[in-house]
Amino acid sequence: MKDLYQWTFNPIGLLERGASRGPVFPLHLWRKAIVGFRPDWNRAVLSDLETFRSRRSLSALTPYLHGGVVHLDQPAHDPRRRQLNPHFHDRALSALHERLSEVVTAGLPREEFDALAWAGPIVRRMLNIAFFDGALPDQLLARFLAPLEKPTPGALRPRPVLFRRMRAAIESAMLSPAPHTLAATLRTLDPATVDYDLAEELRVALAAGYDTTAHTLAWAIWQLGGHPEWQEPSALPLVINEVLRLYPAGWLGSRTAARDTVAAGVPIARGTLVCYSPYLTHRDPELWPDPLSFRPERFTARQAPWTFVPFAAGSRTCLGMHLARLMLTTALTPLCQAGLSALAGNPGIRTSITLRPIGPLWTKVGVTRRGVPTDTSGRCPPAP
Ligand code: HEM
Repeated sequence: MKDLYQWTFNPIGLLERGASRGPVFPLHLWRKAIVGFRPDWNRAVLSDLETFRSRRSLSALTPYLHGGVVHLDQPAHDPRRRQLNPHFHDRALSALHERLSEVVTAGLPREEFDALAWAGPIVRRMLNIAFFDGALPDQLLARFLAPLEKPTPGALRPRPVLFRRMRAAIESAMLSPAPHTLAATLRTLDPATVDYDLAEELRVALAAGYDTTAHTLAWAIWQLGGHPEWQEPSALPLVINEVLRLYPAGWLGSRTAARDTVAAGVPIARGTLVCYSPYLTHRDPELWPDPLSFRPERFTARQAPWTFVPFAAGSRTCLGMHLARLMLTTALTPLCQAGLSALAGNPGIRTSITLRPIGPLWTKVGVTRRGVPTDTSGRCPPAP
């Protein structure tokens, strides 16, 4: 338990100190835990779903992620993903682009704005459009998602009444979903093979996709504002990758070892909480030269396997990866076209379930000023 205090108040500092001792290190929390971050560790932990199980991992601590495909283990996980995957694929999502653009155009910020405060509502509306063509009551959705933005234990507390209302709203929106929405395409799944709760699956997906995407968007706006040379819509895939490298929303993933095993040469006892950390992997100087610098051009080269894992990897890779990239590109394109400059704010890192900027992130849209004196490095300032 000796690490529990620091885990509560400065988990990133705890991880960084552990990483300075070696590529795999123990954490003394309320249960036995071990963290690794090198590619061989990521491969071992993320590709063996039989041994490294989601049940009883950290995501079970929050009702937001406790359910749907997130909490399925083998043998049920893979068939569920096989059903869901085609609906979340690039091609299936392309029909959403126009509607998502309309949402962004209608909500474009003017002059000076706080990128962090802007990103949440715009992602919320895009998710509502992508899943239900906007049929979910926005206020209810905002109330449902708000705890995900709060420091821990915000999203860990059960909220049965709110969750019941959310479920009822999802069920009602699914009755006659607009064409091309995720709700519509998922309803076409063969009822003979879908023996699971689709409303629950959609609720978990909405939660999994919200703060992850909103915080990535906020950081991307900030970095673009400090690097006008990258404000070119065609360069967005590189920029988004670099933002996901520096600020992986899923900063720590976990599994529980279902048996005694060995990963990357390290013995692991059954029941241990086994963690991988995209944050540590992406900032490891042995894997990424000058890791704290914002250099999107690094993504013009092919990355070594298991070194870039913002969406995890293997058969548990983020279900919403393509949707997230679509929302990010759709939101960032008009901002790049208009021109951004980062003004003032606090881009330091705060952790909750996901990584988020401390904020605010004051940004100006419409005029690109070069050489603004603002900290857009990926450096993590000391915890406040
Ligand atoms: C930038 C945005 C996002 C990031 C960085 C991100 C990151 C991740 C990561 C790291 C995981 C693996 C967690 C683990 O098992 O250890 C994951 C899983 C998942 N994500 Fe995302 N995510 C993002 C957006 C989305 C969106 C938009 C959706 C909406 C559909 C979504 C839905 C899910 C689901 C359902 C899973 C569980 C998959 C499974 O266990 O098979 N995510 N995400």
